[in-house]
Amino acid sequence: MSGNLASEYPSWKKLQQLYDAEHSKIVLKDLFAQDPKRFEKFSREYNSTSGPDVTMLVDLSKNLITEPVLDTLLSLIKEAKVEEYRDKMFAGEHINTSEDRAVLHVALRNFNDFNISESGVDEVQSVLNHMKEFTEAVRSGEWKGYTGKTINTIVNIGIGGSDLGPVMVTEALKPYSKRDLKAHFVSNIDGTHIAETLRECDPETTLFIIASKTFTTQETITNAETARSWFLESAKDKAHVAKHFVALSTNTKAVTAFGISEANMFQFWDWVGGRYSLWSAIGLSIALVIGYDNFEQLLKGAHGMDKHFKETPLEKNLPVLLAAVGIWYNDFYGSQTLALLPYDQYLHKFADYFQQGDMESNGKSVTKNGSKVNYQTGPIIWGASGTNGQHSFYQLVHQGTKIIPADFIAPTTTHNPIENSKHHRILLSNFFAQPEALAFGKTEEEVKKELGPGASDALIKSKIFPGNRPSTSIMFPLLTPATLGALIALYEHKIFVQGVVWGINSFDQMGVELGKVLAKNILAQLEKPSDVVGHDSSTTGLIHYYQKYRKE
Ligand SMILES: O=P(O)(O)OC[C@H]1O[C@](O)(CO)[C@@H](O)[C@@H]1O
Repeated sequence: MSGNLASEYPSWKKLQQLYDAEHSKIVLKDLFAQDPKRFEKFSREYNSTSGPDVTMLVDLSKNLITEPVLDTLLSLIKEAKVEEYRDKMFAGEHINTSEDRAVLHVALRNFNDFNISESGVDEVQSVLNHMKEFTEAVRSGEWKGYTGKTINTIVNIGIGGSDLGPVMVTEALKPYSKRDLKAHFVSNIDGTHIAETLRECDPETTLFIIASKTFTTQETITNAETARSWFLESAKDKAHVAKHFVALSTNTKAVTAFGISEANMFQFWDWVGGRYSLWSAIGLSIALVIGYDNFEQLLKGAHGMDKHFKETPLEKNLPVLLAAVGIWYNDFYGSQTLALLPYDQYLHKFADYFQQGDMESNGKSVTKNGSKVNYQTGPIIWGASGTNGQHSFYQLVHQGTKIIPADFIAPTTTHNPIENSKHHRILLSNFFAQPEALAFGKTEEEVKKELGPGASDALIKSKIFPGNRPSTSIMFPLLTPATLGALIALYEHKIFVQGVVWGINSFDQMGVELGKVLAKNILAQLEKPSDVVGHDSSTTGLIHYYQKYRKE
């Protein structure tokens, strides 16, 4: 994050030479045949050294790497001063230079371990205490709605980081949830989202959580106002809003102007980036659903990974290793994407979550110094859970023309061992088989043997799997709150390491602004065709079409 161009580091040049000279010789089938210890060499086991016990296995051996490649990637990470920038982040230095802010999501899950001095850090525990007290009051039924009924439904209204984290985590930790507390998440400005949600809510028993760091986001404020009007249609008296609306925000003024009292506001700070905010007050819906103690386990699991990231040498440091192989594919193999493929239905929102986490962080093309990069930065993140993806896009991953690095993620044990764990054994057999098929493929000889004499050449060719397609496999015993915390933190820090190497600012999001400004301008012109000015003919034509056919 120095702002240097990555391509100017000596190791970058060495990696390019290695790629040019070696990549055609990096053949997984041969590498595994030549080295019976390849798995031992390229896999790492994580065991937390603080907080709850978390263990995780990260197997990098099915990646297109050799020891010289990995060593050079680690040298690149050293040259980019990742360790120095990591320490700056943990010390609260303002490494988000464009916004002059510290980047301290790690302080939200620190529990007084690392010494971090930045204004607001000393308030973290009191907000957690507030969250604990509130969640316990709601979950126990002590918190009553305006007619004296207990709350049985919560609606989190937020978007981006104020939505995706709570959605992903509440889904992932469903086994720990209070099943009689229904949770909805409304994000989209499309009125359908709030309308369909409100149809399932009773104003007497619903709690709205307005989650917005800035409390100015158009979607969230519009949805919150609609929810408030809907609520007041029944409750009538504005005084009742206090029992049914709480806010999670850094903007006290806007929250109170909305009509939510400061007592019902859960604060956080400008050093919490939206896409890193689930650990903050933004996690209130998570704490309500899984209970405060489980929420704390999530934070502690993440802290264990923070400690690992901060204190482990590069060659054993999991976020660093994931970042290293990602750079190798992204910048030397020319891969455009990274697929996140959890073999756990509870993680079905994991890829959605890291779409924002990774793409909003590292989707940049100028360095912190303002130089245009001459290499690829953040990958396109996508994916699906379990075997669903196999019946959808895996065809392209196995036999298409692109190299698609993929992370396979699975628990050894399921929360739902139904049919004597038969489902889980089938699921995991697929989890083991897919990376194997990707890596080793199927040769023409094998296909011929399988088809027997008389098979046409075209049929034979269509059944060949080229193999040598890379993947990383991540396993852990069970998807517990602490394990999930560690897993999320692992990817957060991977993103950090890559951002530092690429010299970009992973913590601003200037790219989301232009569209917002244009939409505001267009909104004021939608009334009549003569108002539509200042656009290209396509945009004008589209708006005119809307004006001709709309029915309101
Ligand atoms: O929490 P807020 O301020 O409503 O912002 C929501 C989201 O909007 C963004 O600023 C842009 O999409 C995200 O970074 C953020 O998570």
